[in-house]
Amino acid sequence: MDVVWMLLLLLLFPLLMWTSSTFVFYFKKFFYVAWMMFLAIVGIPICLLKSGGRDVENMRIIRSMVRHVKYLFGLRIEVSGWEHLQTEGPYVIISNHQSSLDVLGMMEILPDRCTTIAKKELVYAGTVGLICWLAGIVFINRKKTSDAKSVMADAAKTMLDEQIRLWVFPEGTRNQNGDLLPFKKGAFHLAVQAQVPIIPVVFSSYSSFYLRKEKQFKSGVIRLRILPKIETKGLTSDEVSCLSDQSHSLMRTAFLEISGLVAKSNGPLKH
Ligand SMILES: CCCCCCCCCCCCCC(=O)SCCNC(=O)CCNC(=O)[C@H](O)C(C)(C)COP(=O)(O)OP(=O)(O)OC[C@H]1O[C@@H](n2cnc3c(N)ncnc32)[C@H](O)[C@@H]1OP(=O)(O)O
Ligand SMILES: CCCCCCCC/C=C\CCCCCCCC(=O)OC[C@@H](O)COP(=O)(O)O
Repeated sequence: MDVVWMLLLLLLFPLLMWTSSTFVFYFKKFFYVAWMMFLAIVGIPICLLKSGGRDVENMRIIRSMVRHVKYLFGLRIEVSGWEHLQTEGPYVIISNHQSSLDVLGMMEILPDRCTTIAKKELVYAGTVGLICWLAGIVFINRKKTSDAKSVMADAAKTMLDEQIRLWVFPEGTRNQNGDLLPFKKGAFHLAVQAQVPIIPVVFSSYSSFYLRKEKQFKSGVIRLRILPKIETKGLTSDEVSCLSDQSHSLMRTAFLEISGLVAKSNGPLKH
């Protein structure tokens, strides 16, 4: 009986993969999470052996382990503006955030000694949470602004003391609305407090291959554009809003351009 069920399942699987895009969506999502969990299981002991604990150098291990994942999902990543990452010392990278698939583009260009800021819930994501912690990811509680601010102020100091770069998603959450959300201020305070440059990175829209609401996940191309750095030397907290608006406008223009979209209006985005 078991054999009959097995055969039926084996026949049903390709049939569903062929006929149902919703099935493909859930299967690929499940496989993505499962594969990342598995990679983390392999990566954790390597991190522990190499650096003995929590260390930003472990990001190199994650980077090299994650780079093949794009091929499993038929994704091509086209990067432009590599020269803008040729900057010595610490800086803050800011990028738009559409999905957990952003990790693939992130690992494609992640510079050495660069870790990221993530919501604290990620630390509970099983083996992925543990490897994130080992790689020095800074966890913030988004529901408690004062806590998040003080963690980020500490991060500004650590960046300088330990020559670390930080990747922040200034939209503060995943967003697939075909545009950028208004930016939160943390990344800009961080850069101003540490007096380090900001390097904006823009991911093109995933809407041609990945649609969460419509349950679609096909093969496709991700265009990644690295923009010229924005200096913050001499800026104070009074200029943070202006810095945020300037970055938003540059990134929005690049986002629309590399996504083949046209701006609906040049005015400020509405919440
Ligand atoms: C093999 C396995 C692989 C594993 C994969 C590994 C890769 C994993 C990748 C993981 C990827 C995971 C990706 C993820 O998890 S993305 C989600 C987590 N990341 C973020 O949320 C980052 C962006 N968020 C912020 O920057 C927010 O600002 C925070 C959270 C800090 C506050 O939120 P809030 O909603 O409250 O925002 P607000 O910006 O309106 O600020 C309110 C006021 O506070 C002022 N203010 C703000 N900040 C500072 C500051 N630092 N010093 C002094 N003041 C500061 C600000 O000026 C404003 O005042 P005013 O101007 O109105 O007077
Ligand atoms: C004990 C088992 C728990 C299982 C949980 C599975 C966790 C996911 C595991 C693997 C996914 C691959 C690595 C992805 C890391 C990226 C995480 C991410 O993109 O977080 C979302 C966050 O930026 C914004 O969150 P919201 O949109 O505000 O919400």
